[in-house]
Amino acid sequence: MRTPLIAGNWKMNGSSQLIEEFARALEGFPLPPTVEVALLPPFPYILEMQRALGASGVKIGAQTLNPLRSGAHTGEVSGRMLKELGADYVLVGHSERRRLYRESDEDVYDRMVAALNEGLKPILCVGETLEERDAGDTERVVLRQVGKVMAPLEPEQRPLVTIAYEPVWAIGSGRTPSPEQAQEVMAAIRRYQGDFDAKLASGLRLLYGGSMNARNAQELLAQPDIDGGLIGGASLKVDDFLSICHAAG
Ligand SMILES: O=C(CO)COP(=O)(O)O
Repeated sequence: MRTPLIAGNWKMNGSSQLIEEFARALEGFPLPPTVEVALLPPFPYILEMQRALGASGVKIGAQTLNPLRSGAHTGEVSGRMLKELGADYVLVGHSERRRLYRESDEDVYDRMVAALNEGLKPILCVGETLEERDAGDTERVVLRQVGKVMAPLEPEQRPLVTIAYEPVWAIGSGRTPSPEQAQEVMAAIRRYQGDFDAKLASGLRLLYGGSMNARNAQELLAQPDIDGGLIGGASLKVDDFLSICHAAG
C-alpha cells in the first residue's frame, strides 16, 4: 500500500506571510491522516516553515541541492545544510533546473546520490517537452531520464526515491494530459522499474505534476499509478492546496 504524497513546490515564490497563512489554516483544518503532505519553499524560508508548520505534520523540503558537502561554491546550499534545517524532501532534476541551469542527467544523478547520502528523500522529476510528445518520444525520453539516475543507484537506495512525472508543457500552462495519458506514462515508469525489481515497482511512489489544481486533482489522483501530486502554482493558494490534500485523502 503506497501512502499518497502531495508536495507543494513554491519555486521562487512565497513569503513569511504565506507561511503564516498556512499555519493559521492548518490550525482549524487538520490534514487527512492517510496523506503525506510536504511544502518545498525557497531556501531562506525552510527553517521558518519548519517552526511554523512542523507541528501540523507538514514535511518540509527543498527544491535543489549542491552535490558537494561544503566548500568554495558561492551561492550554493548542500544537502547536509538542508538536513540540519530539518528538511525531509528534496527535488532533483526539476525541468526548470534542467532547462534554465543546464543540469544534465549526470548532474541530476550526482544530486540524487548527495541527497541519499545525507538522508534526504529525493523526488526525481522527469518529463517530456511538447516537441518530444508530438514526435511520439514521450516514453523513450521519460524512461531515459529515469534510467540514467535510477539504474546506477545501489539496490537498497532505489526504494527511497519518489518519482514525479511532470510533462514540461503542462507546467504553469493550465494544460494537462488527460488522466489516461498521464496514467499511461506513469504505468510505463512502474513497468520499467519492475524490470529491475518487482517489489521496488509495486512500492514506488509516483507523483503527477503540471497544472494540477483543486478542480482536476481528483480525477488525476484516481488513476491507479498516480500516488500523489507535485503542485506548483496551486501550492501558493492555501485553500486550493489543502483541498488537493483532502482529495488525495
Ligand atoms: O513544476 C511544477 C511543480 O514542480 C508544476 O507547476 P504548476 O503546478 O504551476 O504547473
